[in-house]
Amino acid sequence: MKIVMENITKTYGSEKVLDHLNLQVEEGKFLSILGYSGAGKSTILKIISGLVGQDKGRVFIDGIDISNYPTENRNIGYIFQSPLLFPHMTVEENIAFGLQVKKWDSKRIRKRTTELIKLLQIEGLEKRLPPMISGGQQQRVAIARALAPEPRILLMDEPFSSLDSKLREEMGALIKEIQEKLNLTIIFVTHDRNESLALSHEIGILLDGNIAQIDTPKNIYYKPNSNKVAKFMGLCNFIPGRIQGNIFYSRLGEFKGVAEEDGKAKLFLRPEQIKICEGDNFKIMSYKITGREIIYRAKTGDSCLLVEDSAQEVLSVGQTIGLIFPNKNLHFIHKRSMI
Ligand SMILES: Nc1ncnc2c1ncn2[C@@H]1O[C@H](COP(=O)(O)OP(=O)(O)OP(=O)(O)O)[C@@H](O)[C@H]1O
Repeated sequence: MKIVMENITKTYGSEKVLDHLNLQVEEGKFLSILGYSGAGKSTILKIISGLVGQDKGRVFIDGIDISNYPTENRNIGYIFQSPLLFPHMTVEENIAFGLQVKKWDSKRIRKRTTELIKLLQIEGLEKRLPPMISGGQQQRVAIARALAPEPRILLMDEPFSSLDSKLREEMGALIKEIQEKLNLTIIFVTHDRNESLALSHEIGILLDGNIAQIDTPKNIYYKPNSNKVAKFMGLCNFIPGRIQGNIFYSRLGEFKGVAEEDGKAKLFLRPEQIKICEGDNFKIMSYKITGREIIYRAKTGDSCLLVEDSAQEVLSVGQTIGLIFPNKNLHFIHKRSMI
């Protein structure tokens, strides 16, 4: 099912959290929403599900305006950061609960519960109470419970943030598999950039009450549309200069690339897009080992660049190097987006 948010504004007291926000997710797509803490990510999910009302704007599902529908009539699955299971009910009772409220007959409930237990790979835990299973297993039960009434939309609010990194990866892979199998439309709120890059068809960056950019993971990371999105997604270099007829002129030389327009711009490069070679144009000022990689700060004149390399061989501070810039897919941020 396709979700559209149109011109949504939401204010809590004097704080405007969402400001004429527009957002669209196509059927069967996995959209992650990234943003700083307090940016309004959960508020977006709550408005779609009807847990919170917007001040202005409309929400459409498959073209139908559901802005005034009560939550229970929207048939949207919602997964919270913590599983929020009923502690006195067994795993299977938790999964079946919503279906009993909806007055499904007991045979159909049993069939659906069995299907979900298999889908979420929690066979053997049916008769246990939530305190007797692990955090990861509890979150699987919560997902099964949310999927029980066969929603076509699943909203997930940092669902794996309390799990360790290995379990997070496993759960991410499982949810992706389920999403594809059931053709679910998912909106997934996370703080974890890597998780969103790995799982999503598209990522939306929520900044200053609106979606600053919505695009594929690759474009969000390598072709950000503003300085703010570029910095939000991780370490980056901006080389100031001017574009004239698809040539970028800067203090670091001339670069050929296709640009939208002439004028002042910055060449944008992630540290891993610059390669180190033999040479003496740049001097290593410092470095930081981040695991398998190392990030060097290399200087020439007044310009300093961050460059990533493998940490297997560490170059020393003070050493001179040359840098090779990619000659394809150069990305420019134009003056109007340098905020
Ligand atoms: N019921 C409420 N009453 C008043 N203010 C609220 C309410 N719910 C949220 N807020 C405020 O609205 C802003 C956005 O909250 P929201 O939970 O949507 O942000 P978020 O991006 O999900 O944050 P986080 O990543 O920290 O979970 C915050 O400043 C929060 O304090």
